[in-house]
Amino acid sequence: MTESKTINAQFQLHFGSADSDAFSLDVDLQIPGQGITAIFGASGSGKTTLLRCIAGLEKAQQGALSINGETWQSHNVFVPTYQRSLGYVFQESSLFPHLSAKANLQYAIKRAANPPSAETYQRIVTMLGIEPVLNRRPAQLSGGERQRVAIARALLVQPKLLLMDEPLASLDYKRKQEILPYLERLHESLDIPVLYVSHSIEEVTRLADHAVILEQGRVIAEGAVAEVFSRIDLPTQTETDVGVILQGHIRERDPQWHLARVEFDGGSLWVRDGGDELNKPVRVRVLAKDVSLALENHEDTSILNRLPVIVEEIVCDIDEATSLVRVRTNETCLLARVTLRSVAHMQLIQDKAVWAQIKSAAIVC
Ligand SMILES: Nc1ncnc2c1ncn2[C@@H]1O[C@H](COP(=O)(O)OP(=O)(O)OP(=O)(O)O)[C@@H](O)[C@H]1O
Repeated sequence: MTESKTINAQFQLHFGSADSDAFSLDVDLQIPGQGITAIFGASGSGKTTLLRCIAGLEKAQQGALSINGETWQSHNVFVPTYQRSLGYVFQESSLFPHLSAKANLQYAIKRAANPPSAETYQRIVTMLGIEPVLNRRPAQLSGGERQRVAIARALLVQPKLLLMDEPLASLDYKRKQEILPYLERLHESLDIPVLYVSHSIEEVTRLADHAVILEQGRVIAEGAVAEVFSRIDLPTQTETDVGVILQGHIRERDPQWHLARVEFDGGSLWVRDGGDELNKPVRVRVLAKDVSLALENHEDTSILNRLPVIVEEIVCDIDEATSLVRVRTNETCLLARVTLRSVAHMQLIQDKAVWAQIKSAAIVC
């Protein structure tokens, strides 16, 4: 990571009196100054407080912050929020209700230190698909449209950093699905780093490149999304959707059975063909409940995907009858949810060679 493309953020902040056990944030982060970094963690872990420190809305007792080489905070510098080149999108859009969407955008542009050219304005409006609703007031927009206008407003000031605090949290499932492709497009076409707070594994796996996991104001994990979300020791794994993300490319398709072969480091998986072009990079989510383990390569099964793997780790699961087994093929990890009885019968131990049978896997983007 070069210094010019890095966000360095160190904050020590304590709410309440020094001797009380009120919340404290204590982070020291070096994250990529490009792409989308997800900030993930339980409610109250300090995600919003971290974003507020970065925005300068909260002044940490001790702090240092530089964004791609530009210092916003150090022992003797504290750039006020209005002088920080950043966009901030909140859970609920904060558009002025008495102004049309267009007037909201113009209001932001007038105050921008670096106003966009007409061409940039058009590009952002088109990218977010808001041209048809520009003359409406916020109350006449759907929740998803309002958020898209809010994102456009944040981008039009041409910030050096975009902060997004659960931008989709107030939307229902359908609206979320509607807006995610716009965010993906934003990811592909923008060169500004985005810090994206979310509780949703789906959003994070579709959008983010990098993830930071907070717990009680501390960073407990940080790294590439695929790596962080395949760790079983982290609270990112929840009861229903414990699993891993594989990054690969579509290499082949079988039109007769509507399947596509995704190749990743360590093997290939056949998944439902979503019509993506060949050689496109994709992410595939494999849930632990869809992976079983066998001692032999059973060819007489309906299970399409079988991979030779090595057992890495076996840990307790959510109930007393099952465990989570982490297996590896080359650099790729999978998680399998296996009953404790099977662990005993198969004599699963670390470094044992077994076969992973993957019942189903889905391309998430
Ligand atoms: N101004 C404040 N004064 C005192 N305590 C605060 C203040 N702001 C936040 N807190 C506390 O700091 C902790 C972290 O809050 P924060 O909003 O950063 O969490 P979060 O991870 O964003 O949570 P959520 O996912 O619920 O939005 C919480 O316990 C909160 O009550």
